[in-house]
Amino acid sequence: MSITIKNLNKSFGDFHALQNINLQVPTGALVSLLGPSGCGKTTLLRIIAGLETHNNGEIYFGEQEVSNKSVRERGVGFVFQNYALFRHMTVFDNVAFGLQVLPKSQRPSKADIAERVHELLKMVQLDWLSKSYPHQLSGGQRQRVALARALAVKPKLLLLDEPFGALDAKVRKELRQWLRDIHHEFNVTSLLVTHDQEEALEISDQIVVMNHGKVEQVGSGAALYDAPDNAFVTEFLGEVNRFEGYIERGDLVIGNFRYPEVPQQGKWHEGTATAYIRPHEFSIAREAQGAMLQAQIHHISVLGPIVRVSLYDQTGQDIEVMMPHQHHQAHQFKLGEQVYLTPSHISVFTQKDMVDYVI
Ligand SMILES: Nc1ncnc2c1ncn2[C@@H]1O[C@H](COP(=O)(O)OP(=O)(O)OP(=O)(O)O)[C@@H](O)[C@H]1O
Repeated sequence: MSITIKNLNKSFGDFHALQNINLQVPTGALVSLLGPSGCGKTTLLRIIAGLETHNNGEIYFGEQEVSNKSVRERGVGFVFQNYALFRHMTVFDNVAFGLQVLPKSQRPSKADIAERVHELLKMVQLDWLSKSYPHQLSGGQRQRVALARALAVKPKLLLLDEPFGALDAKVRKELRQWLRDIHHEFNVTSLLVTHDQEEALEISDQIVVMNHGKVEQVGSGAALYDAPDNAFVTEFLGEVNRFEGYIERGDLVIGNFRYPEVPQQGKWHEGTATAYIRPHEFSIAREAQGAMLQAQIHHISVLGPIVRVSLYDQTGQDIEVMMPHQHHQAHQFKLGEQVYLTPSHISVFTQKDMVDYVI
């Protein structure tokens, strides 16, 4: 079932927490809400769930407007970071709970509930712990039980708020992949709140980047990374080198370097401009020809197949470059060496618009 949000606003007193949100989550998609702390992710999720009211705007599940429907009527499954399991109930009873409290007319028989709970527990690989109590489980196991509990009532929508936030990095990574598999097996539509870029990039079909109560951009991880709409998305997603410059007579000017406008990319507006170059978009050479800038190497880290080189340019700005290990082996760059950097791609944002320049 799809989710559609139209012109949604939410204020807490004078504070405008969500500003004119428009969003479409297609049926069957796994979509992440990603953004810095306080940007409104949880508030939006809670409003969709029916746990929080909004001031104006519309929320549709499929074709149906649900703004006036209760949490129960919306029938979504939730998993929260600290969605405590019922402590006095076994794992089995926790998962069965949602089915046992259904109205009599909808409630499956005892045998059917037992079959469904065991099926779910097998899927989250915890059937062997069905008789345990929550305090006997690890954090990762508890979150898997919480997910099984949310899925027990066969929701069409699954809302997850930092479900793995409290777990250590290794367990988080395992559970991410596993969440992606479960999402597909259950054929649900999932909306996940996270502030972890890697998590969002790894498991989402689409990412909604939010900032200060607004949606900045929606797209696949690759689209957001390769073609960000604005400076915020560029800086928020992945590492990037930033240079201040200006547009003069159609050229981008950064320090002593000038790049001409590419006519098919549209007209650049005269005035100040910010240029962004990702670490892998710089190449390092010992020859000055065609280079954007000269810099001195101050650190080299070999990270398996990738080598990270940190440099200072002539203004003292720190610049990060990533290159394949083979390239480093072939050239044997040394600490303290002066080298030349040439970008393969620059994203340029002028005050009026965004232009994207490919060399
Ligand atoms: N009940 C409330 N009363 C007043 N302000 C609130 C309330 N709930 C949230 N806010 C404010 O609304 C803004 C958005 O909060 P929200 O929890 O949605 O952010 P978030 O993006 O989920 O942040 P985090 O990643 O830190 O959880 C914050 O500035 C927060 O202080």
